[in-house]
Amino acid sequence: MLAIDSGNTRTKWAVFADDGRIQEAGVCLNAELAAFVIPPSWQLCKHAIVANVAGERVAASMTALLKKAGLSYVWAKAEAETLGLKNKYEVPESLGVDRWAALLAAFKRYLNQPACLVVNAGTALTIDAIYQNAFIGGLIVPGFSMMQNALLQNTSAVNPQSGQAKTFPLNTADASYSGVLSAIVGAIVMQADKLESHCQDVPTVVITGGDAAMLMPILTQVFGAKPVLADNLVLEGLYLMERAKS
Ligand SMILES: Nc1ncnc2c1ncn2[C@@H]1O[C@H](COP(=O)(O)OP(=O)(O)O)[C@@H](O)[C@H]1O
Ligand SMILES: CC(C)(COP(=O)(O)O)[C@@H](O)C(=O)NCCC(=O)O
Ligand SMILES: [K+]
Repeated sequence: MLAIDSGNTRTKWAVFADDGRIQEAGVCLNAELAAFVIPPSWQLCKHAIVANVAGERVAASMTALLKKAGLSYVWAKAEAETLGLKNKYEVPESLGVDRWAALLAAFKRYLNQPACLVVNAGTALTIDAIYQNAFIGGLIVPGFSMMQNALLQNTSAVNPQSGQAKTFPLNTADASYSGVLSAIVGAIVMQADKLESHCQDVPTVVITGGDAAMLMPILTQVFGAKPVLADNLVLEGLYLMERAKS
């Protein structure tokens, strides 16, 4: 089965074997989808599940690619409950399906844990909480690049691109880079603390998305319990969603 996760920056895909293992995975910038060459492994699949949160243009590109590959496909949607996980969003279907898929994969991975915080560090960065078999709510924060670009585009003297993380930065680049990092890590740590006091237990923190690897070192420093880096969490969740139906 082919799972596709089209976020607002990049489209990630993975071919799953019948036992649920990923046989091949790839990523393509949405801006380069028109030039995407269909991998031979896609031809081994019969069916695809697609999560698109990037709007109509990307949906059209995906439709064209899947038709060219001769694959049947279904658009993944968040639901009120899937595989035993309840979705407490006021309008369950309005939850980003990439968020829902990552929550499902984390829920399955950490079924025996009391609480889990799922961080998806993408174009936007989401921080979602699982407690007592339910998604109980989450934050949407501007992603790392989005925050850096906001500084760049809205100030004349700030260029955070080449900065480094410093405790007390002493130059403009380090000051803005460290500022963006602290804003993001601060939101994650605060939400983990809130979840911990809400459930009187230390939550498992799992992080995925294009910026996850970059955030891991500082998150490992600030969290007692080492956070888990799970690169393909959304794709794993999409596989679970589709397999649950068959
Ligand atoms: N090769 C890359 N191209 C674009 N963004 C990248 C790349 N590598 C890491 N990133 C970072 O990952 C973020 C996008 O992560 P991703 O999970 O693909 O986002 P989305 O799911 O929203 O498309 C970007 O904001 C950027 O900071
Ligand atoms: C929050 C998101 C923009 C994150 O998308 P991404 O950064 O992965 O492109 C996406 O999950 C989305 O469009 N959600 C719909 C609104 C919501 O979840 O409330
Ligand atoms: K994403």
